[in-house]
Parts: sequence; C-alpha cells; structure tokens
Amino acid sequence: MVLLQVMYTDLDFIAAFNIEPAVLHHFLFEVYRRYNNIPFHNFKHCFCVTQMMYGLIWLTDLKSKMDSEDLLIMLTSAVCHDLDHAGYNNAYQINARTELALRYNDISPLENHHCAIAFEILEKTESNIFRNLSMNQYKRIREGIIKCILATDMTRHNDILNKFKSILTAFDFTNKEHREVLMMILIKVSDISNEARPMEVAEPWLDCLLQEFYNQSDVEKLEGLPVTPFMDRDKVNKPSSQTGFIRFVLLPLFIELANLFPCLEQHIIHPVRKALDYYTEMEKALEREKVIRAQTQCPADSLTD
Ligand SMILES: Nc1nc2c(ncn2[C@@H]2O[C@@H]3COP(=O)(O)O[C@H]3[C@H]2O)c(=O)[nH]1
Ligand SMILES: [Zn+2]
Repeated sequence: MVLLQVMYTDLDFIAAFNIEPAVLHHFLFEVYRRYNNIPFHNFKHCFCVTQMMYGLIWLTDLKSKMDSEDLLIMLTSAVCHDLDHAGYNNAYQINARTELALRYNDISPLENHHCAIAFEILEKTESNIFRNLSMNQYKRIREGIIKCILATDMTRHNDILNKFKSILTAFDFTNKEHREVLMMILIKVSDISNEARPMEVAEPWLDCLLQEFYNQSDVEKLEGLPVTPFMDRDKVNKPSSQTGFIRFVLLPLFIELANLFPCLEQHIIHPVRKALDYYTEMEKALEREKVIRAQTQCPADSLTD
C-alpha cells in the first residue's frame, strides 16, 4: 500500500489534484480490502499491474505527452481493475447465470463489477481521492476509468488491438480518440505483463493463474457447465498454456506498443521472447518424457518399432 502511495506522490497527483494523504491512505486500504484472497486475481496482482503501468508511464515519458488527468485515469484504473474478482471468469458468470451476469446482461459482467466497486469506494467522502476535483474534472476522470477498466475484458482484445494498429502510423497525442485507445492498450499490456518480469517472478504467477483456472474448470465439471478449454487440467499444462498465449496474445500486443515506443523493446519484448523459448523447451522436454514413459510402460511395443 505504501508503494502505491509513493506512485501517486511521484507522479505529482497529490499536488495536482489536491489529494489529502489520509484520503489516499483510506482509498488504498479500501481497495486492499476489496480484493479477494484468491490465487491470482488478488491484491498482489493489482499491485503488479499498477507498478507496470507506473513503469510504462516513466519509460515512455508520458508525462511530457499527456496531461495529468490522463495519467491519473491510467494509474487509478490499474489499481481498481480487478476489484472483488472471485476467481471465476466471464464465461463462467454467464454460463452459471450468476448474479453479476444477470445484473449486467452478460455484458462484461466482471469488468462492470470491478468498476462499480471502484466508484462505490469513491462515493465515500473519506476515501474519495477525487473529492477536490471540479465537476468537469471528475466527469472526465470517471469516464476515462470506466473506459480503461472495461477494456480489460479479453473478449474485446482483437477489436482494441486492431483499432490501435489502424491509428499507429499517424498517432497523434493531441487527438483525444488516439489517446483513449493508447490508454486502453497500456492497461491491457500492464494486465497481462507477468511474462515481461524476470523468470523467477513470472513463473510463480503462472502457477497461481493455473491454480485459479483449474479450480474454475473443476467447478464447471461438477456443476455440469461447459468446461472452459484453456482452464481444463486434463488439457493444459504450464508450457502449453504459455506458448500459445505468448505467441498469439502477448507478442502481437506488445510489439504494437513497442512500435509506438521503441524504447520499450528491451523491457517488454526481449523478456517475453525469452519466456517463449523457455516454455517451448519445457514443452519439448515434456513431450520427450511422455514418449519415454510410454515406451517403458509398453516395452514390447517399442521393440517392434
Ligand atoms: N495463459 C495465460 N493467460 C494469461 C496470462 N496472463 C493473463 N492471462 C489471461 O489474460 C486475462 C486477462 O484478463 P483476466 O484478468 O480476466 O484473466 C487473464 C487470464 O485469463 C498468462 O501469463 N498466461
Ligand atoms: Zn487483471
């Protein structure tokens, strides 16, 4: 919590938006309380995503390109983006017809919920870090946070990435629409950036993610619901989960952001490529092990090969 406080201070938000330290503290404590004690989508994930956003803001020198309202939107969206996640994704919410799916008519039920919880916290005067803003400032920041948090729904991944690609060659920081798409891309990159971290940090996060995935698919099996294939313990393991995700989701997204900010290449592309090599090797080793195990179980078959 203290480190999050430092990020708000370091980016000059305290002075620019007249945020009282006690209110910031209260806000962050409420945020901390409203993350659940689950394997992946917990407060530590919130911290990692926010820290990545903070790092990206500095590395790309966004302070000189965007105003402090936009930066406040980005950091606060990162802090709030998974509030009260219960460890079951949107597919589950919709298939199980949960309260959230009913409330939000199957439209990004989780992301709508995370955002609603954020504004529930901000409705209380003692934890409203925006309480000294003008009406117009508050309106703009609320609109921005809603856009950013809703953009973390992965079913919108291709739409958002394609939009970013279409504006990239003529990207203009003075264009509001361009800035909004960039903000969505930045929160998406931060949200799925574990593999850009050192291997000894990234790998335990993958274990936590798979624990949450396997738990959901076990419950889906128990409840007779459609089983989410990438969460099924009978179908995915560590390397198979990562090679596809890195190749088809992470790299295509990260490469586009690095096209706009080439300085990011060494920070987000190189480590992700290294992780891809690592999991590709692990996948091959597991395959070899499987073949050996099959041969030792059926020695007669292997003799006839
Ligand atoms: N396989 C895999 N999926 C990830 C990884 N990081 C994030 N994700 C997925 O990307 C999603 C982003 O939104 P969610 O937080 O809902 O859930 C996340 C996971 O489903 C990762 O390292 N590996
Ligand atoms: Zn997240």
